[in-house]
Amino acid sequence: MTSVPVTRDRVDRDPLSAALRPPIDETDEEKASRLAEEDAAKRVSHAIDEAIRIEKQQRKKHKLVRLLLLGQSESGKSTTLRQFQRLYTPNAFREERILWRAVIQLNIVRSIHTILDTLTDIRRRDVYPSSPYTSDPDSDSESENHVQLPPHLEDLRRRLYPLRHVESLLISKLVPPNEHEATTLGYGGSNSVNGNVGHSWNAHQPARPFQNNEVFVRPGAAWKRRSSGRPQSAGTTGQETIDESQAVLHHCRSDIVALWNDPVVRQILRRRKVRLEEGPGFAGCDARRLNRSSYLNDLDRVTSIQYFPSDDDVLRARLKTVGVSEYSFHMEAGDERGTEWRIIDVGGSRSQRREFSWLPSTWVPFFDDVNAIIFLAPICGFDQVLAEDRSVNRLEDSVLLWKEVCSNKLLAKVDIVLFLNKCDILEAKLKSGVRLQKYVRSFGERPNDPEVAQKYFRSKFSAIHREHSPIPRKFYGFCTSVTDTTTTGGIIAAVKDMVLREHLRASKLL
Ligand SMILES: Nc1nc2c(ncn2[C@@H]2O[C@H](COP(=O)(O)OP(=O)(O)OP(=O)(O)O)[C@@H](O)[C@H]2O)c(=O)[nH]1
Ligand SMILES: [Mg+2]
Repeated sequence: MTSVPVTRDRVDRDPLSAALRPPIDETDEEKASRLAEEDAAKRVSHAIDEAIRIEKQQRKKHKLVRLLLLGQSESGKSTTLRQFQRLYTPNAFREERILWRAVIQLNIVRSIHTILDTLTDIRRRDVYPSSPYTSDPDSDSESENHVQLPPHLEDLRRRLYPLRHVESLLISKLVPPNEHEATTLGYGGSNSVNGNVGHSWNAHQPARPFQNNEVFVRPGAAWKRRSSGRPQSAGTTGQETIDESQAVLHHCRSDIVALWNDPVVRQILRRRKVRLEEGPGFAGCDARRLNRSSYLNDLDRVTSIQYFPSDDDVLRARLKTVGVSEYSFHMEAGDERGTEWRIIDVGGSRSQRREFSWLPSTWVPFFDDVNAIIFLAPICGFDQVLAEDRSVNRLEDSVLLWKEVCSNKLLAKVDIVLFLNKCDILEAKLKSGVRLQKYVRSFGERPNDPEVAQKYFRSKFSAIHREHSPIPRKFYGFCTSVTDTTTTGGIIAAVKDMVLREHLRASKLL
């Protein structure tokens, strides 16, 4: 290859050089001004180059973490999501607390209706109208057919009738008019509070008239806009959004308290195995000491005209999820500030699992790039049945799902974190005398102790993970009560660190 000398002639023929060459007759002043302009242009150009470099660096650094929440309905998926939001986007979480008031009101109203419907059901079965309503309140052998409601409960039932209106009001506030399923009110005979009161496990029990009429929300923020009652911010003090539902609840509060604390009502609920304390609003409640914090045991506060939900109230609220939704947020503070988290929350009921093809291969492409799965198994459900299918034991359903998730070949490389959840209810249940061994035979003669039970369940779930994972992977298992802010904070931080570490390792950045 020969080199061609660059002559003045060649340069002159280069149109670019010709255009950029300073004019031959340039004065000193013109030259100084041209050089100044060129300097300014260079500085701008450098600034642009630097901005591009920084943006590239940031894009390279930008962390996107995708987490999938799985587990049966009422296992605590949406509550776990709310814990992430509370911990890592506290400002946004605080802003939204007022929007949960309508959900909490509905949870309370439905709890009351569960009690009233149970009483109505007993009245219907009353074949001896002249008999005393209860001869021996503590006798479990007494037939319910001999029970007649005492006059004071009849009065309470009548006085609490306005709550039916509040229920319709709240449903129309939270649910769009075309959602027929959610707006069908199941009066008379339903013993569900949003379908999630503890239904006891008895395969031979005849099905009671039961309507699964739980209110649900579809993905998106539409229900929050409806709940706020106005398109803009709902305010932060609660004072500016006094509404009709809260006014009626406030008006009825002494009757609600009287109903909830009535010994005959408690006895009827116990006999009917209607366990409101396992439903919404009772998180962290010790079944033996029902006076600990819960909506129904804190009625003065939650029915006050200026009621503003606390963090705990929001975590205890129950609103069923329908569909699949991805919540995205950026960490607001700390070392991970700016990291984007996308958490996928799915509806866990059986119909949802069928409708959205939870696990078959059609489902996987949607979730295949998740960094980790948090699987929630509510281990307190050993003596309960699914709200949507009363022939299926809750624990058994959880174990089968766990096996299905662990053995899925397409998810073989995804880390799975197990939350053995609702340990607070497990503890209360065992301490109240329910014997685990009666429902889980393999528990054998071990002590009926919550810690022993947790350890036992952990080892069983771990063995399934080991045996059914297509390729060996580490087992991460936690015993949780995700409504408990104190203990869950540490667990979620550990999970977050683990997920980020694995994410970095996978990106070969470690
Ligand atoms: N006591 C107690 N209650 C819990 C716990 N975890 C969740 N809950 C409550 O259980 C109810 C159901 O929890 P969700 O988070 O809505 O359940 P989910 O898995 O999202 O249910 P779906 O949306 O139907 O799939 C809510 O009222 C929660 O407050 C827990 O560890 N202890
Ligand atoms: Mg949910």
